[in-house]
Amino acid sequence: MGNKLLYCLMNPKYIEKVINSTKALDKDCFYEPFAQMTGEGLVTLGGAKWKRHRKVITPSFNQRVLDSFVVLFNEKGVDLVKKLEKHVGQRNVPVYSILGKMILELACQTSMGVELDVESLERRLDEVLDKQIHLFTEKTLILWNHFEVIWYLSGKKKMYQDYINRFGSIISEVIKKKIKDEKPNEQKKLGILNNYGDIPEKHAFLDTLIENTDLDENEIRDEVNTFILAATETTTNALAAILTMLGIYRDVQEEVYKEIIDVVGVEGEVMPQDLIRMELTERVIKETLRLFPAGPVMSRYVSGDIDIGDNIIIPEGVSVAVPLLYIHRNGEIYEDPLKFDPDRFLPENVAKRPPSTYFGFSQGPRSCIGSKYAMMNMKVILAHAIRRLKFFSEYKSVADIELKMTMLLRMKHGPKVWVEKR
Ligand code: HEM
Repeated sequence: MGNKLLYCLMNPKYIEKVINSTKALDKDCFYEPFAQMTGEGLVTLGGAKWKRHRKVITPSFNQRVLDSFVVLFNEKGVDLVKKLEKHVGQRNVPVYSILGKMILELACQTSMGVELDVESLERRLDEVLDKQIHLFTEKTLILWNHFEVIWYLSGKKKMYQDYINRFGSIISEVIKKKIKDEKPNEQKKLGILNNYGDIPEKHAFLDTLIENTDLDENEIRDEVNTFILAATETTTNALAAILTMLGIYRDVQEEVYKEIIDVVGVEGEVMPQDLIRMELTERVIKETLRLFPAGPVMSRYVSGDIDIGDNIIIPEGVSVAVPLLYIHRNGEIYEDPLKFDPDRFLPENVAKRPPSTYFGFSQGPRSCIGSKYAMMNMKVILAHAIRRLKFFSEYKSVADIELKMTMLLRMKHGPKVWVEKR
């Protein structure tokens, strides 16, 4: 790709060897534009630094911390229903924009513990992120943009840097507000959970990082940038795709509705202990991420020869790409691959497939650190949405949906969803 030698692995047997190898722990040059946006954060770091960060950040995602966020997830669920109700009777509800705003707000609350002036902040962040991601895609996918001189002369290098600086200053502004308002070491309590029994009070990742790690201020800032960027687009796109799938496959939607009523009830908040029982909802999420993974491809830098079997050696110094979308939609792995069928994720069916055939949250040591957070968040939001509203989509099947592939994956013409009250 570009002027770089890249091995694209299609066979799960080979992917398995690479994805779990200690010689493929580093991200390759295709992540550089993302690194420019986030600084030195978990998604793009490599080597010893990545290991250290992963080790110190992992406890920030422990179950108690995640359970403490359920109150916020519930608030967002209630809020989403109110916003969607305003669009009852209207075609093409702006689902990406409604969800994007909500997830960005949530990411800022859980990562930094600050309430935002979301209207103005979101507008500014949204514009900056959109332009940044567009330029990132041009830089990564277009051959000549890999030559720095061309990238520079086109004026896009400067433009890209400007957007990165604007993003950085918006985040710094939020962190400053946080330091001014919260003083984490003195005032750890960011919210009160009245009706959640013994669930701890919310504790933003930023606080946990400041108190419990030896990361310095710049490292913490870069990790906060990373959380916000890694959480926002992925969760927004996943939720939009789930609502679209449920809008097409109405029979599955009714089954999910029954599960929600059974587990959570017609009224009241979703409790952390409910989430484990939302088994069909979890399969719906996994099946949607099979058809619409976070990104079409992920890749690694190979830091030493890797023997992948069958007398094939991947040599040191090249990149390896794993085409997630191709694997997930491969008819030899998933029968009738474009059929939306959550039963594919029943344990007995998962056991029949080779391990490296599903990458919803990736696999191996560099899998998604936010997977549990994302799963809990999406289940709570869906419980509120499906309990109050019925979703419909103009699409008739998965095959109808054109994809827009950048570093991430979206539906080219949006979800085409409309809603009715139950
Ligand atoms: C539906 C939502 C999400 C999906 C589908 C998703 C998917 C993924 C995937 C596929 C990767 C591997 C990327 C690669 O290797 O190129 C990844 C990595 C990562 N994700 Fe997520 N993600 C989601 C939500 C989140 C959230 C909510 C957070 C943070 C709160 C997060 C933080 C990260 C981080 C930090 C990494 C890099 C981990 C490392 O390399 O050590 N993600 N995610």
